[in-house]
Amino acid sequence: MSRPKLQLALDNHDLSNSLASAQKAQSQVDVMEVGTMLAFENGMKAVRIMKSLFPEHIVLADIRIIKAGGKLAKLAFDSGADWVTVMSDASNDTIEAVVKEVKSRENKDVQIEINQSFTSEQTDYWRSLGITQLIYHRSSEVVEEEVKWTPEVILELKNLADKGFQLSITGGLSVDEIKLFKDVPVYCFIAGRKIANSPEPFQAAKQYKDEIIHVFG
Ligand SMILES: O=C([C@H](O)CO)[C@H](O)[C@H](O)COP(=O)(O)O
Repeated sequence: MSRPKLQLALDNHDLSNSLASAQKAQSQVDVMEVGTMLAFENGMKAVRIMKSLFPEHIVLADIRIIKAGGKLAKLAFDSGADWVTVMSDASNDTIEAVVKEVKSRENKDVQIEINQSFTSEQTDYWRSLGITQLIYHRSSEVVEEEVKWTPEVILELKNLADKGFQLSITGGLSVDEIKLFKDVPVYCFIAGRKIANSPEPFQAAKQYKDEIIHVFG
């Protein structure tokens, strides 16, 4: 099992605070996420600045595409994003337009964020389009107290991995919870508030990274 990446989700509205956290945590992080809030507040300027400051990192624009997939993906990629997000409930046309934009470029990718539920017809369809990345967010809304990761969810994740998906896990994820996924080939752990809002973003990110190495090698 290869070592999962660590993604820092920057969801604060304030760009300079977000960039300061990113600067401090950068050595521990593989993926810099321009979170939905940051992108709404600052637009693609946030993506452009993020990529210019962190050219060696993967930059994800978490713009949660639901419509106008091709145009929005183009906008994010033209601004320097490496990955974009599209919601699982987007129409097939929208998802296909995003995939077309990804395939027309080099080293770009799309992550489908599962919203609420999904069917095996959908997952088969996404795979048939060549989509590999799925984000599993443990609650459909951003809440302070997240629900627990249950054995049923862990099994569901294993089944998705068996279908060939690369899984990103998120939603108030704590360092202690990483070990719950030891038997799942997680592609990426996404942590936001616990790193970005910490007084010591480097130390906070290092704790996640150290635990990922401890659990996955
Ligand atoms: O996707 C996210 C959220 O829904 C707002 O866009 C977060 O980026 C992601 O869940 C990580 O954030 P934390 O829950 O703060 O760890």
